Amino acid sequence: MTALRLNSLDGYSRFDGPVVLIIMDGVGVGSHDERDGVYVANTPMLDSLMQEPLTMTLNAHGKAVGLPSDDDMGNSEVGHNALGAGRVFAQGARLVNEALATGEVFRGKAWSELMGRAEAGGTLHFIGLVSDGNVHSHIKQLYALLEACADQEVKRVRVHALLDGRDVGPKSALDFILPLEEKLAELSQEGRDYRIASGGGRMITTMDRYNANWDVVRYGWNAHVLGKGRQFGSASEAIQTYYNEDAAITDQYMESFVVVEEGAPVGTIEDGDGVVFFNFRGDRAIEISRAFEEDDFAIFDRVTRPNVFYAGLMQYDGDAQIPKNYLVEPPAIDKTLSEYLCAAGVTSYAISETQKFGHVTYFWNGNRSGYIDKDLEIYEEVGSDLVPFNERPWMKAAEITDKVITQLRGGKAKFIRLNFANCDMVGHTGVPEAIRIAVETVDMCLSRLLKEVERAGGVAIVTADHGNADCMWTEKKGKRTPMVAHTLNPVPFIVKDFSKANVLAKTGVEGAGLANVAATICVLLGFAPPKEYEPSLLAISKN
Ligand SMILES: O=C(O)[C@@H](CO)OP(=O)(O)O
Ligand SMILES: [Mn+2]
Ligand SMILES: [Mn+2]
Repeated sequence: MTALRLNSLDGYSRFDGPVVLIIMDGVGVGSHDERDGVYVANTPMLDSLMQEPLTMTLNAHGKAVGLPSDDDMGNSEVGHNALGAGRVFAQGARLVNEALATGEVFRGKAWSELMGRAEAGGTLHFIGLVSDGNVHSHIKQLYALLEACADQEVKRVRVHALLDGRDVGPKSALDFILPLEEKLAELSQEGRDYRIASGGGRMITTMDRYNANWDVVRYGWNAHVLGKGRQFGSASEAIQTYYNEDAAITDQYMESFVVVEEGAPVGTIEDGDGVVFFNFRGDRAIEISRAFEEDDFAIFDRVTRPNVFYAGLMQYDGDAQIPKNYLVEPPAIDKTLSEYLCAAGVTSYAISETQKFGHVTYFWNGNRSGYIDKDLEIYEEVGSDLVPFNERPWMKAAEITDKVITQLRGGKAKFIRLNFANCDMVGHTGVPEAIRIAVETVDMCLSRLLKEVERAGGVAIVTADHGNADCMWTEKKGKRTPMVAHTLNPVPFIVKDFSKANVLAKTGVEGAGLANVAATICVLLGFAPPKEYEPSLLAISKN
């Protein structure tokens, strides 16, 4: 990509940075009542910023971020993809639906390899998140794959069911597992044998991300592959037992389980089997894919590594080619802002804590891992805590802030981006007292950062990738249920120009969304945005 530097006469800044983009993960603009955790928290900084003349809100869900419909909440992947690439791409959720509808999934090489394994007597295993959350997976897509197996006379299928409770109701596992068990029983005719073999809550089993806690993957491997874990007669029995034993437990934190019959696991993964990881989103799919695929794997002891054909529903990392085989082509996200700025020689700094580190690097760069230009970029990760986030809602926000301040005072970066994980990670726990502290933590860090951006004579942009903390519960007949998922709410978009080099005005883009931010950053850094980008939200009216 070639970058075009323009001067203020053309309506672009002559100002030379730093531009600091602050992403408050999970901060939407909510209903401004007692269930809105952003509203009820004490946030003097955010409150005053929301009154600024350049402040607006952006769409961060549904079609505005490439999801199938406007009933789909936003999420970090699609949000950061849109922020970092300046355009809306049809995302995994949509691409898989389309590939299933046209039958393209079943015409590819990966599917025929799987069928080959089944014909040769192997079992087909489907591992993934069983819910209709549509952030990492959709149960309808699993059903379509299972039905195709039955149509093609696959004799033996095993599902390894990860329980959600994070993108859907916190205790909704049986709403998905009971119908799935029924479906599998229905398909188990004419010599077919389909069942759930293992599973567990997604935060305990298999779906770790960004190397935060590989034990999660090890528990998953043990349950799915080796058949080791707490034993039950069925998945629904496991869930019901966990509910009975601990009234406070929610689905995402359920211990791994193994379904057994006469004391033996019903579906370990063996040589000659086929395995599909049926999540479409990558961050929490990469580690388990590595455990299946890598020859020299030393992160935990796999005990045995069966010789299987492993495929992802998508490829989760295009650069590192993880996994090698996949059923649906991922979105081809090109011309990212990082590529553009690197081509222009702009130095940058990206930072978050482990839980969101890949969000400002891998998702930001269109699901590519690694640097675009190591000479121009610094990526920094602050290690996340391993305690439940509602027990330490301040997380690593202060440490991230410290490091950005160091960068602002002594670093060379012209473009700085950071993600505060608090409001999202604590929002997912649904604990109001903790959410309040998370929001207030971010507000305090925001104050410190803005002071420093002012000192540096830079521009601060404050926004979010989607909502979460802005809705803490739903209420029916006076009974409150924690709302742990993301919301459909818009997110704030705030610009504070301390450079005094520009006079900024809104461009009045209609229906503005996250995809408009990249062009805005270009303009603020003095570059003409790539022509493919969605238009800038701000224009420079005079110097
Ligand atoms: O935790 C996650 O994986 C998702 C919710 O499923 O959250 P986010 O998109 O904010 O990363
Ligand atoms: Mn997020
Ligand atoms: Mn989230």
